[in-house]
Amino acid sequence: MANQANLYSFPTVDALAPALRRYVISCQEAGLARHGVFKVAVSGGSLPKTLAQALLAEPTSPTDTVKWDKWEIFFADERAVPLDDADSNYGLLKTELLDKLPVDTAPPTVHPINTEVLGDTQELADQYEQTLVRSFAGRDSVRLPIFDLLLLGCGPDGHTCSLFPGHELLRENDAWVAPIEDSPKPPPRRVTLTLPVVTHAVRVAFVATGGGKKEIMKEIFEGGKGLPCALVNERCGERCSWFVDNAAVEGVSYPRRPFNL
Ligand SMILES: O=C1O[C@H](COP(=O)(O)O)[C@@H](O)[C@H](O)[C@H]1O
Repeated sequence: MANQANLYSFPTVDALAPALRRYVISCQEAGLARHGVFKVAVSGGSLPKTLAQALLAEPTSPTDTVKWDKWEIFFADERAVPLDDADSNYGLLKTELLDKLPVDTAPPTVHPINTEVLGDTQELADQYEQTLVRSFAGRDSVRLPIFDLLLLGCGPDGHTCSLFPGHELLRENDAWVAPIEDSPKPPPRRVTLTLPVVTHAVRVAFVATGGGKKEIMKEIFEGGKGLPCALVNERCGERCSWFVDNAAVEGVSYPRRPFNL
């Protein structure tokens, strides 16, 4: 099991959430120790709800603290829609999590896409890449941005971010952020972090829950077949951790790790 992705399975989402919280806080503390901020990118889909359950819970000890004002939040992928559109990943995170922070919370810094250029996905991606360049100290000095943590979902087809199985974007080696006009899952027009950026992060965590994921989880963990989620596993090894409920990995032959943070 040396240098393989960690698979942490829990009986229910209620049991998963406190573990995810401990994991995120440990990544936060590592990021703060390294550079005084916590740079994290998040997905849309089912992730924000579970993340909110984890992060909005009452602290259980003095060290169990989400230091929101130190967070810089980016989007692992985003749909080319207004921020208040039902398809917006920013809008989802806002509704599920950001709007529910206690009123006296010093807020995180959040980096949405520039909706003034929604009509041009290349420009949308380029501008989001420039947002990363500014935050990560300039493209000339940094080959790739290094996120402290990526919090990702896994689609029922094995996609993650807006990187879809068999899509040419999986071969993108230069851009940090890329446009996609033909996403097989609606809406078709999106921007996404590219695979080299995803797999360069200090830590990558997937959250996948529910029986609807078990067929694709079998493919990812037993075969891979070049599926985007499997590529992340292969390239990140033990830097990658999966937080799943038992329903999502029923019948999957892959060793579960005990979660003991
Ligand atoms: O379209 C997307 O789907 C994936 C997976 O969503 P889920 O609902 O199956 O968890 C998500 O991670 C991505 O951010 C989103 O744009």
